[in-house]
Amino acid sequence: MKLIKLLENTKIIRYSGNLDAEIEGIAYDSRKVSKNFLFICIRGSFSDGHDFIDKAVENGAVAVIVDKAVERADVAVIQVENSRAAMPIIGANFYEHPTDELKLIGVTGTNGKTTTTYFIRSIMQHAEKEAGLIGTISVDVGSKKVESSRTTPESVDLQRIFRDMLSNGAEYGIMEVSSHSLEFGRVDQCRFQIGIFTNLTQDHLDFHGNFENYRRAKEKLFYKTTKANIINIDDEHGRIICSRIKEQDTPLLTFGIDREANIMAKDIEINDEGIRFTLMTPEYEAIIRSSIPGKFSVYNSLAAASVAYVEGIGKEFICRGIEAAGFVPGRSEVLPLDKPYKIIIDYAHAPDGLENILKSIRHYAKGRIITVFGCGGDRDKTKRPIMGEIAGRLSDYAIITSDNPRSEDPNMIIDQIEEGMKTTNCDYICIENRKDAIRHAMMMAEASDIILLAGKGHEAYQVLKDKVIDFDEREIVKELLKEGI
Ligand SMILES: CC(=O)N[C@H]1[C@@H](OP(=O)(O)OP(=O)(O)OC[C@H]2O[C@@H](n3ccc(=O)[nH]c3=O)[C@H](O)[C@@H]2O)O[C@H](CO)[C@@H](O)[C@@H]1O[C@H](C)C(=O)N[C@@H](C)C(=O)N[C@H](CCC(=O)O)C(=O)O
Ligand SMILES: Nc1ncnc2c1ncn2[C@@H]1O[C@H](COP(=O)(O)OP(=O)(O)OP(=O)(O)O)[C@@H](O)[C@H]1O
Ligand SMILES: N[C@H](CCC[C@H](N)C(=O)O)C(=O)O
Ligand SMILES: [Mg+2]
Repeated sequence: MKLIKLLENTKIIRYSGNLDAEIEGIAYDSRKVSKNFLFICIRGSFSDGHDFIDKAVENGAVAVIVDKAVERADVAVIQVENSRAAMPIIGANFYEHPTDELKLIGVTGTNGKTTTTYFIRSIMQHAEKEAGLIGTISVDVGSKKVESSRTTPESVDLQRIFRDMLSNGAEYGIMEVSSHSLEFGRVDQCRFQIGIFTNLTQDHLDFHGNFENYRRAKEKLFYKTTKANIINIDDEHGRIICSRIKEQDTPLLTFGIDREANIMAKDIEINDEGIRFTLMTPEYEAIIRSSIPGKFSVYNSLAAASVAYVEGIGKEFICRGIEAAGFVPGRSEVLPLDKPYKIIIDYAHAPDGLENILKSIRHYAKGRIITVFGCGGDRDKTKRPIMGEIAGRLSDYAIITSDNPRSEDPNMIIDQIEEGMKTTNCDYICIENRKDAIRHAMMMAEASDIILLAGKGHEAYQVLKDKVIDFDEREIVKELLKEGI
C-alpha cells in the first residue's frame, strides 16, 4: 500500500521524502522491521523508538513515523503529533479496517476475562459460528494458534490479527481488553459490537496510579461499542459504569445474581464438581452446568450467556457451549494425580482472584488447604501484603514463593507478602525457589488435603532477572512425582 494512503486521518505536522513509497509492512520495534517497512517510533518507559531508526533502516525501513524533529535524507520521515496515537490509525488503514466487517466482542474487568472469552467461543462453536480469539493464553485466528505474550496485543498487531481472522472465514472476533490496552490506545480503531464488564477489584495500581483511573480506563471500552454493553450489576463499579454510560445510544444489558438484572441466575448449586443454575432471560430459562466450581463461574457463564442472548443464539447452544468449555487451562485446573491429595493450578494473581479461588475451595475441601503462591515483580506492589493476608486467612498452611520476579529481588517481594501473612494465624514458610516450594507442599500433603498452586496458571515459563526459564507447573509436578514424592 502507498505510504500516503497509510497516513489518512493522521495528524501530520511535517514530512520529508517520498510519500508514494510502497509499504509492505509496519513495525514499532526495530528488530521486527523487514524490507520496505514503515517503522513507527514510540517513546516508551524503558527506551525511545527514535533511537533505533538506524537499526530500522538497516533492516529495510523506507519510512519512519516520529513525534519529534528528525532529519534524514535516506527515508521518508513523517512527523505526527503523537506516534502512539497515530499507530492504530495507520494499522487500521494498512489492514483496511477489518472491524468494519468482523463482529468484535470485547471483555474487560479485573478477573474472568479469559474464562468468559472461552465460554463465549465455545457457545459460538456449538452454534457453528466461526470465531477468532485473542487473550492471555493465545491468539487463535482460525488457521493457526500462537501463544500470547500479552493479554491485548499492540494496535497494529491487532488489526493484522483481525484481518487474518476474516481471511480464515471468521464472523466473530472475541477478545480480552486489558486496562493497559485501553489506556495506551491499543484498541483505538477497533469497532466493538459488544462490550462486557466482568468486575473490578484491585490490580495494576502501579500503572494506573489510583483506583479511579483504573476504572475509567476500563470504562473506555463502553464508549466504543455499537450493539450492546453487557455489565455485571452486582459489582459496585459495574453500577457506576452503568450510570455513566446510560446516555450512550448503545443498548445496555445487565447481568447478576444478587441484584435485579436483565439476565439472572437462580437455584444456584456449587460443589467440587462444578456449578449448576437456572439461567433467566427475558425470553427463556435454561439449566446451565459448568465443571469449573465457584460462584465466579456463575458470573462468567452469565456474561457469556448474555452475549449469546444479544446475538440471538439459541439456548441449547448456550447450555452445550458452557458445559463443553470444561476446564480453561490454568483456571481451577485439577491435575490428574494418583495421590490421596489434590493439586489445583489457578491463575489467581490479584487479591480478589486469590480470595475467590480459596473461598471456592474451602466450600468443598475436606482436608487442609496448602497454598503455594507469590507475586509478580515489576507489577503493583501494594497488592503483595493484601494477598499475604488473604492466603493466610483462608489457608491452613501457606508457602510463600516466587511468581515471575522479573527485574526485582524475589526475596524482597516475599518479604512484602509476608507482612500481610504475619497478621494472620496461618502457619507458613518462605521458599524462594518455586519448584522447591511445590516439592515442600507435596511432601507435607496428607489424604484429603488440597494444594493450590496460585498465580501462574497456564504460564509455561518463569521470568527471572536475567533469563526466562521453562516452568510449566504441570510438568514440574510430574518431575517431582518421578523423584518419588
Ligand atoms: C507497561 C506497558 O504496557 N508497556 C508496553 C509499552 O512499553 P514502553 O512504551 O515502555 O516501551 P519500551 O520498552 O520503552 O520501548 C519503546 C519503543 O522502542 C521500541 N524498541 C525497543 C528496543 C529496540 O531495540 N528497538 C525498538 O524499536 C519498542 O518496541 C517500543 O516500541 O509499549 C511496548 C510496545 O508496544 C509494549 O511491549 C510494552 O508492554 C510490556 C511488554 C508489558 O509488559 N505490558 C504489560 C504490563 C501489559 O500490557 N499487560 C496487559 C495485561 C494486564 C492485565 O490486565 O492483567 C496486557 O494487555 O497484556
Ligand atoms: N468472574 C470472576 N470473578 C472473580 N474471580 C474470577 C472470575 N473468573 C475467574 N476468576 C479467578 O481469577 C483468575 C483469573 O481468571 P481469568 O484468567 O479468567 O481472568 P483474566 O481477567 O483473564 O485475568 P488477566 O487479567 O490476567 O488476563 C482465575 O484463575 C480465578 O481464580
Ligand atoms: N496479565 C497479568 C498477569 C500476571 C501473572 C502473574 N503470573 C505475574 O507474573 O504477575 C500481568 O501482566 O500483570
Ligand atoms: Mg486473561
